Amino acid sequence: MRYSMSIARDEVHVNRTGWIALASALGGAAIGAPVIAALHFSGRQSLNKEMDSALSIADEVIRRTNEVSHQSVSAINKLTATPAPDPCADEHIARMREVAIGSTHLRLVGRVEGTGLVCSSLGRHMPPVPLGPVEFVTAKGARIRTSVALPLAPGVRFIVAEISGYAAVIHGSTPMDVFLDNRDVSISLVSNNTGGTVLTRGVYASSWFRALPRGGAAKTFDGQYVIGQRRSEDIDVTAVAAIPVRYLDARSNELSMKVLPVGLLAGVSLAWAVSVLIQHQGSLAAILRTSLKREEFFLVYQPVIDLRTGKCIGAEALVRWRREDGSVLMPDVFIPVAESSRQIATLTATVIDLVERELPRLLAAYPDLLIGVNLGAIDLQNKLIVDRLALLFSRTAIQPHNLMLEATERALIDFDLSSSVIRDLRAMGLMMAIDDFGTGYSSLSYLTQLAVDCVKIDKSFVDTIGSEAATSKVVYYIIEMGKSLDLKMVAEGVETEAQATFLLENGVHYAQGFLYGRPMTGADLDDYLARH
Ligand SMILES: Nc1nc2c(ncn2[C@@H]2O[C@H](COP(=O)(O)O[C@H]3[C@@H](O)[C@H](n4cnc5c(=O)[nH]c(N)nc54)O[C@@H]3COP(=O)(O)O)[C@@H](O)[C@H]2O)c(=O)[nH]1
Repeated sequence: MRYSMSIARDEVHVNRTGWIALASALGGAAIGAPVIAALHFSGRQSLNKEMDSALSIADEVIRRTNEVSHQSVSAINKLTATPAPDPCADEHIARMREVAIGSTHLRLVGRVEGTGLVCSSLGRHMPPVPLGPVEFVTAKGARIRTSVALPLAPGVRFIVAEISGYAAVIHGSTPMDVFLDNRDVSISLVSNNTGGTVLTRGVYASSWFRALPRGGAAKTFDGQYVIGQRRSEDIDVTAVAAIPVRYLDARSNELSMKVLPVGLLAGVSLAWAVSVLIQHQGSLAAILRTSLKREEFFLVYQPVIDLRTGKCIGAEALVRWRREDGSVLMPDVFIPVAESSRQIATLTATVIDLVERELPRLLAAYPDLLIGVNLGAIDLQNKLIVDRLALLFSRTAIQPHNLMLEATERALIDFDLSSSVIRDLRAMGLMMAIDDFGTGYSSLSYLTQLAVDCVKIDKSFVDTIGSEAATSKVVYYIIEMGKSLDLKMVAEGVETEAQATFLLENGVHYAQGFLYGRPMTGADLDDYLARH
């Protein structure tokens, strides 16, 4: 009685502070995470939108550039279609006028001789209008000048494309004349051959340029500008549009204002769900405490078989919780709660009470029966378990050699504390087994220092027997380790004859699993023993 009461006081304190800390941490995370996610989402969305916007501006520049190029080529083709002995004759100038009027982008078309425009759709030019040097020649042979001043429009710069002695003249801003929504977006047309700018409006940094395949596009962000670019299919130029970062920030802030309430709402909902879950866990711990007092627990036993003889040598005691409504809860559900709420020692004490009540009857018929009892980590850190078992042996026919205490590798993690308890238990003649062997922290040195008697090979390794899984080799190493330390080995979760044969052939002598029997009541184990 003293045993469980001293633990109960501890539990109350640890639980309350533990739950409050856990609830605060999870509640904070539950609200914070969706809000951060919302802000991250709005940042990414804004960047994507701004990149799309930059690319659509570059697309429009390329569309207009292609259009201008096609109109120039087609106008000049019309002029060269019929040979003109005197290209500046009145009828040919009239023809130039017709061609210029028929085009939406061309300001004029004319005849070039040397570097001067000698006549055009406007008439004869005496003296010729100087066009200046050709800046570059396109792959199709067009000779391009990008900043030509014409006396008829002072202060305006024109682009002149010269092909076969004829010039198509367009306003210098035509390719860049795209809708920018009053934003100071920088636009450039860059030559793919030289990497230099053909036309620029605003600023341009050569680092923005990416060499692209014909018709290709790219979207980037250099920290200062969001950049979109498109290479023309037809001519050797790439349009680059660069939007300053301040527009991105403004878009992001605007979007944040819209998504933040959604994030907050999601956060609050999540926090509420977390609090319900925590309350449920908390309440399960509270119900468990009451149920331990009400003795709502019972044991089932799963047979352990000697593979060499097929005889049952004992069983593992497994606890079950029968609720008031008759439903039965499995240990996977309540053992973790018992451990986290520090009630596992009380539960172990209950299991030992049940063993004390049920085992003597079985031992009367089978005095060498070996029953495995599971311990939690806390049990191994406290000498109370040694006292409780000493009491059990003193007042029943149960002998130390009838019990094997099973502890998981995880339960041994505090080696200094657990090794001293294990030594005391072994000194009393009890056998110790490492449960779920291979899944946890055991090192060879732990196993030798603790001088355990038995390892229970975890079901996950038994499952791999006969499979091609990468882990299937591990079972060999585990068996070899057990053999080299001269430990008894019990394979857990044996479900097939093939597994049993493999285990026996490899020197594992004991097994438990559905192949031999599911966990059963004490009365059923009695019958089972009579048959095996
Ligand atoms: N500290 C304590 N832990 C306990 C106690 N009783 C049980 N447990 C631990 O709970 C875990 C789940 O146990 P349980 O639901 O009882 O499942 C056991 C077997 O039913 C199951 N098993 C056995 N053979 C097979 C099989 O062939 N196939 C299959 N699918 N399952 C099988 O394995 C469980 C036994 O595992 P182990 O203990 O590792 O041998 C479990 O971790 C229990 O240890 C308790 O009183 N105290």
